[in-house]
Amino acid sequence: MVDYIARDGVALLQVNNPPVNALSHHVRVAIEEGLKKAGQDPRIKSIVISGKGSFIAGADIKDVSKPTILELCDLIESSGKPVVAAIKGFALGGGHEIAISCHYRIAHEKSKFGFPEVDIGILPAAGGTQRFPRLVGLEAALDLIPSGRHIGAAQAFKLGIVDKVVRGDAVEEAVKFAKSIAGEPLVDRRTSQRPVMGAENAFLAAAVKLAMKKKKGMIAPIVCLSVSFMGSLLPFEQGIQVEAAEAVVVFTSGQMGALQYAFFAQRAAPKWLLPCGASFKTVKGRPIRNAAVIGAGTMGTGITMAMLNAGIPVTLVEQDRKFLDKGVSLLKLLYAGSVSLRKITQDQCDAILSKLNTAVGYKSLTNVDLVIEAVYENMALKKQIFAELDRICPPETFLWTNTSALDIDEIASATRRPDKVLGTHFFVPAYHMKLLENVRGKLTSAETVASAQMFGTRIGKIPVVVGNCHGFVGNRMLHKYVYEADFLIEEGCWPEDVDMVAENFGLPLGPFKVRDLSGLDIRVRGLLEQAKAAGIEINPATRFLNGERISLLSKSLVDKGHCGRKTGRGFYNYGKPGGKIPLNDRFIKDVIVEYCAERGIERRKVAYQEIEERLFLPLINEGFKILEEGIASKPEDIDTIWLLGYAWPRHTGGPMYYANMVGLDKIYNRICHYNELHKHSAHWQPSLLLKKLAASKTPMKDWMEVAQASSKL
Ligand SMILES: CC/C=C\CC(=O)SCCNC(=O)CCNC(=O)[C@H](O)C(C)(C)COP(=O)(O)OP(=O)(O)OC[C@H]1O[C@@H](n2cnc3c(N)ncnc32)[C@H](O)[C@@H]1OP(=O)(O)O
Repeated sequence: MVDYIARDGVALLQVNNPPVNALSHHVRVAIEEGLKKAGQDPRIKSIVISGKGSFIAGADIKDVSKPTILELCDLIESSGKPVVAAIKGFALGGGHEIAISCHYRIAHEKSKFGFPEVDIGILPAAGGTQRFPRLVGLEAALDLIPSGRHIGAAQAFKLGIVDKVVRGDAVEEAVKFAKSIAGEPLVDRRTSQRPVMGAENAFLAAAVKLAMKKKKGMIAPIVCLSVSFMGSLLPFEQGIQVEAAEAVVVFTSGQMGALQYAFFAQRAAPKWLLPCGASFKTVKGRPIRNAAVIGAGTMGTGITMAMLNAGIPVTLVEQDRKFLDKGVSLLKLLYAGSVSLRKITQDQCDAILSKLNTAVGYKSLTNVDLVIEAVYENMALKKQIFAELDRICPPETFLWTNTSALDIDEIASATRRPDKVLGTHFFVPAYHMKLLENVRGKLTSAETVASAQMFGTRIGKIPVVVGNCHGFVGNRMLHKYVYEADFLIEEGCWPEDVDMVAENFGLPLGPFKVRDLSGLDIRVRGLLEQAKAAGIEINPATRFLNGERISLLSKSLVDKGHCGRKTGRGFYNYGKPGGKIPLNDRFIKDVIVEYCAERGIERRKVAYQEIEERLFLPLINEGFKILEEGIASKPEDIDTIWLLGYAWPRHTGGPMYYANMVGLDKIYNRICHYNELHKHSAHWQPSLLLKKLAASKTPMKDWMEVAQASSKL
């Protein structure tokens, strides 16, 4: 776990605990033993701590509740022989704390530093909240500790975290350096003995404001701020006591469990398993050497950029030169923006764009590994495109569709290769959002799924395999939340009441602000298409569609020209078309009141608890139905989709984890309560799986066993 190599008076302690050299209990014990051994050996004059491959990514997250890294840090710092950290790769969390307890730090130019503890609900409680401000000053500490941000070696050097940045082998350099400083005094090298620079300045208020915005609802960043600040006013030993006392607050808050679950869920989600038993362990994907994207709209250009950024050559295809040119201009504009923001250099931009080809029509697509279709949501059009692609592209080419809800099997039926057809549901903006829902159809092969997952990872996404149904996982659940939001308005709430509850829960924007952003007309169009497909003519009095309650409130607003931000008015008044600040509006309230009066709906005061339950319980209920039907293969997949695709508050773990935390019996009983009251909304019919899990009190890790056993009955 830790190799001890003694050479020319230097003891090299090299942590060897793959994959990330986490500080498990065994590693901590071995480092401690190594330090003691080196301390007692008169031939050893100095010590180097490093990691095999990378430095140390922190505590073993499954083991963070026993913080003996603190003792290790004290042992390192108090060593009578100089200790040098040789840093390659990551020095994170407890690893970073070990590094700043060493007397010197030598880092490779590509190494990274950070305190990601806040993102897993804890503090750098191995003395990090006290040592770090003493090393870099209060301002930088109040920025880096609560943000959890990683910084590179160059910035670490500027801040004084690192003493020397090297291009070559950091360990060799550190050993050489350690030899050169043998016997030198260490008094001013002990971080804990330094005063905090800038402690008199009032950085705290601004830092708290920023943390509350960027880490909304999370306790750990705020606690980190107060502990670091208080510690800067106290002697180190007292600061450590404050740190220890406050660490208990976060360890017992409940957020730690949720955030750590979210960390592992995100890593488990790409590990796919199909109902036939094929999985990431048994089936290999085919690498994508080049690709084409059909459609140069927002989605098509975004997907093209995601692939170009990963170095995949792409041909962007349109049927019309005008649309193609527009798409390419947009794409170039976005890259130019990245250059001006210094996210990439001009040379990198040129290299990326050199991999972009364009074509009008599909004829040139005779030598591509993959085509992703990204035209607007119209089944007939998509089928026509797939039939044509099937004729032109080689038989082994994958044909994937970027749809957010349409039936993958029906699209695949237009081809002679349904095994190679799959849905790639990207989220807007596709070059930025981390989530990719890979939707398998009935006939999609395991090789295609494996290839799509491999592709997703390559373009920097977290790819999650889901089954084929209307809206797949994310949007299918979202629809229920959106329906209930509308019904709440019909029954007596104002848009701002509902949005406030959703935002207090932790979502960045409530459902009506989101609708105003995306455009009310889009939802209305969807509703009208749904009605048309069901052969129903919508009239102002319509309240049911296929026996299900619907709301035409959005239509009433759209009919009055309220399409959202783009027209300056939607559920809020934005002052002008394209305005950004939502204001409550008497006129909109009058429209709502009139809408209700016309339909004989009596408005009432709706309690906070009812708003919260009616927004989130249908969505959770749908999640259990999704598990029951095998559309998702584990709760972690659903939670990852909601965390990454819909900004679900991370400190509650995701909708499934949240349900488990609240208690499935409580969730089930409340769903039954609303089901009694709202018989015309199928989304209130309780999931059978939820009922079983609630009754059996099955732990979350075993939910799928119950789901699978039920599906076999
Ligand atoms: C008292 C408090 C003192 C100290 C507190 C701490 O130190 S808390 C821990 C702080 N550190 C972190 O939070 C780091 C978390 N890890 C990461 O950010 C990334 O893993 C990292 C190091 C940037 C590497 O990223 P990469 O994409 O290369 O790998 P991946 O994330 O997929 O991880 C590979 C596998 O390692 C597991 N893992 C990662 N970090 C930890 C950890 N700290 N503890 C336990 N396990 C960890 C991860 O789950 C992956 O496992 P796998 O089975 O392969 O899915």
